[in-house]
Amino acid sequence: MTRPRKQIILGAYLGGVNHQTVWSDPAAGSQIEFASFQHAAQTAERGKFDFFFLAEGLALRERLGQIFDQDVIGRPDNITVLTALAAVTSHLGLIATVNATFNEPYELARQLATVDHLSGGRAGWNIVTSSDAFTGGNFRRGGFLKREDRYTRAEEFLAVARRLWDSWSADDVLADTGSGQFLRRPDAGEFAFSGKQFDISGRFTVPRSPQGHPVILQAGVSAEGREFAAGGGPDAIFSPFHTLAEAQPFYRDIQERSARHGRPAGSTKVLPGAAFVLGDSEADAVERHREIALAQISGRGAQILLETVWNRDLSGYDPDGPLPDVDPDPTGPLVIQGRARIHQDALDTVSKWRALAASNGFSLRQLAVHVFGHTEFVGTPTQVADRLDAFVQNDGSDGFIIGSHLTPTGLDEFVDKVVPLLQERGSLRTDYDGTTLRDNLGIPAYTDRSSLTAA
Ligand SMILES: Cc1cc2nc3c(=O)[nH]c(=O)nc-3n(C[C@H](O)[C@H](O)[C@H](O)COP(=O)(O)O)c2cc1C
Repeated sequence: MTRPRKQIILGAYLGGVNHQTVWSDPAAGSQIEFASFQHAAQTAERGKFDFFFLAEGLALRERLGQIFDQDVIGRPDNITVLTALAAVTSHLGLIATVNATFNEPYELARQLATVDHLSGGRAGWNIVTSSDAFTGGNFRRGGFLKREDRYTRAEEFLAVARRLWDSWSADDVLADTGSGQFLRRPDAGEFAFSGKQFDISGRFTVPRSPQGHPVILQAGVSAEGREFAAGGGPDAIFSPFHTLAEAQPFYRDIQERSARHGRPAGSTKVLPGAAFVLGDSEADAVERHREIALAQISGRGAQILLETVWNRDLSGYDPDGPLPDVDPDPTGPLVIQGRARIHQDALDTVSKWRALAASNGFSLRQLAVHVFGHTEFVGTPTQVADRLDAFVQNDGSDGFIIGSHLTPTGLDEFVDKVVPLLQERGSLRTDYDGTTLRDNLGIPAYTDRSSLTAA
């Protein structure tokens, strides 16, 4: 029996100023003005994307104690931006990356429930767990979490948020003008939670929102991160694996873990970040990609990206020369502060990179472009549509979170040229299925109400 064609989930990602975007392009707009967010979100909605997605940086990155202008994350607050976007979109999901280490559940659960109300059921939360002391300094004196506790806190944070969202039932607001009764029960919103991280009780002030629980994503790919994603908490995992060779084993692993936790097949969606470059011919696209990649990652930018793993000052190494001949220094004081570390084992990562550079003849800068430049989908619109579709149909993922090097208009050509081809082959919707983000993603309402009775 042949398997039905998987429907591709699409999220749109709008980056700030970093090695994935080209702020110096004459066509580039602001990474902070509302008009940029509005343009990108409305373009995504025109392409029937499932959601709009914002990453989060809670500290300006530093190199040896100085902010470096090659990588400036300075951005407005996600929840506030998505709230404003709710007013200028009608079907698009709105997913905010928000850290579970530096926030408090009552505050965030209120904000997310509010976005869900204001958008008519389109809110989502991407949980991240960066826990470094450098970022923590912005939040509380000396306050940060030990790395090994980041998922313990995230799990408890999500459990508390779910309890808060469940403290109101959908029918609690009666508003019966005949009897004069507004609330159905006097204890609406009442909650109590006592755990290692949080010990709170009181009343939640936001009545149940259209989705009940916003859609939950998780970004983090360690064994603990995968367990957290598959173990029933999140609905999807945002993955960094954008080549099929890396993505398929990751996808299998998430599905196996999810099954071990008793979740129905396919209930933990896997969504890698992806970027594209289009051309009239393949050669044209390859040349355009080459130019964009060099604008995204300058020689200095390449040194800095590699410093995040080497943890050494690499400014003396020629970007167009071979990889640094020194070993990384994983235990020394940090050269780069404030960047999420997704390559935990520096020695192992560098030895893999050396092999990659040797077999491809990569210079330092070419290796940085290969490893940190996320553009795997380069070709004519037909080739890009073919490859995206094959990636999903061959279980590399359930879809993509698509970004472009150009803020905010980069997505336009994808929506104009690639989306119709994916729709033609039946892999992408031609209209929204429902009104909430859950409806469109096919994620059933969250129904575990055991938190109401648990101590
Ligand atoms: C694809 C991906 C995207 C991420 N995006 C962010 C982000 O926007 N903000 C942030 O603070 N951390 C981000 N992180 C960092 C993670 O939350 C986490 O701190 C890091 O991956 C370490 O967790 P792990 O050991 O489970 O991978 C991201 C991680 C991944 C893999």
